[in-house]
Amino acid sequence: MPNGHLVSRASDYIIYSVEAKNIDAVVETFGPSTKLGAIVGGQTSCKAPEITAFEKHLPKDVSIVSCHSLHGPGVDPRGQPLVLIRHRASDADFAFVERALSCLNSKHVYLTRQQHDRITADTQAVTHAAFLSMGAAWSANNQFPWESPRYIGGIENVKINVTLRIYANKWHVYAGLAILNPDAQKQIKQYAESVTELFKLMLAGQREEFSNRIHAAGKAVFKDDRGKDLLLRDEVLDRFSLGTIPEKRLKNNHLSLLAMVDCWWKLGIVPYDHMICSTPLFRMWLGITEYLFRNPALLEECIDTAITDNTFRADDLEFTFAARDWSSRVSLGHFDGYREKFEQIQNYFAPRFPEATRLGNEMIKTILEKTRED
Ligand SMILES: O=C(O)C(=O)C[C@]1(C(=O)O)C=C[C@@H](O)C=C1
Repeated sequence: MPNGHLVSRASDYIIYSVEAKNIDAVVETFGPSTKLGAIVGGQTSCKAPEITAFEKHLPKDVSIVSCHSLHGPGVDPRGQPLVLIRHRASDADFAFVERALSCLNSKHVYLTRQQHDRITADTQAVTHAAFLSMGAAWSANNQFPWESPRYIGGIENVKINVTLRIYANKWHVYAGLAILNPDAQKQIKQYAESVTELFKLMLAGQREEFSNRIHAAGKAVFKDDRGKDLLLRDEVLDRFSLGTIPEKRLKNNHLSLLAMVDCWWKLGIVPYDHMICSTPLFRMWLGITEYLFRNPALLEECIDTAITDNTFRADDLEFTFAARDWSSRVSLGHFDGYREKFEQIQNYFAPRFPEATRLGNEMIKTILEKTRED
């Protein structure tokens, strides 16, 4: 078709696959040409701007049913959550959308747009903030983490593969859901605060306060009955390394993971409550934090390393700067500022994207198959 007007006039079901920041302008242009009685939806990760644009620009006789597949390209959609938002539709129109999307064989999850945005802020936005900060810190230190024995094997592989997976994508996927979702800003800010406060305690060598805070956070998030079976295991994760596994694993204080649990605790978020809407990245992120917090010896080693081992300070300093910088760029709401930082780091890591994406897809597939069996 030469343009969107002709598509809109001829179609019974239209899905706008448009960046969140442009959705209003695009629906304003083509929405009025929608066929009488058609069904319209969108696929963005943040529903507030999308539904607002539909309400504003679509004719009143048009049904609105939006959707959101909670995974990226390269993931098998079978069994993955697919959120359906019945905003304005008859039973027959909604049934039509469900039938059309049933070819994906995903698990349909029914939410309002508000529920959707709240949950995705908890699951996606803060997860991305952590991995984006890791990439920013490695690049600021002029480091390729797979070349350092410190970042190889086990949960370090997840950090690297997921970070590279995110930076290999388009910046607007992450910018849109962080900047346009008001709940997301609050959580990214808390994550940056948790990182900063923990880092200050580490610098001051305040072992008791640091340790008490980590244990209190861990207790709140990983209550006895939750996550009994570790989602992830070393043997599985070791297979997905971009570098050679060293004979003796080097200790890491895992500031990024400690801060995540601290952030969930401060915000009263129980990540397990959101499994129904979890993305592969969120499951891996929760998987590695759970791995750390459900292993008392490893957690103690991590606390000890945080207080006594100075060799990590440069990495942790850059990580703290990075978490704060991402948070302020999101709070300022400037897409250009977000894009500039994202693309600069993207260029730095770009030569390794093909291999990292292949490994990342394999890793996700293996882990998803494993968690499905369980
Ligand atoms: O790469 C993946 O598999 C993802 O999970 C991608 C991801 C995410 O990063 O959370 C990105 C955007 C979509 O809204 C859903 C999922």
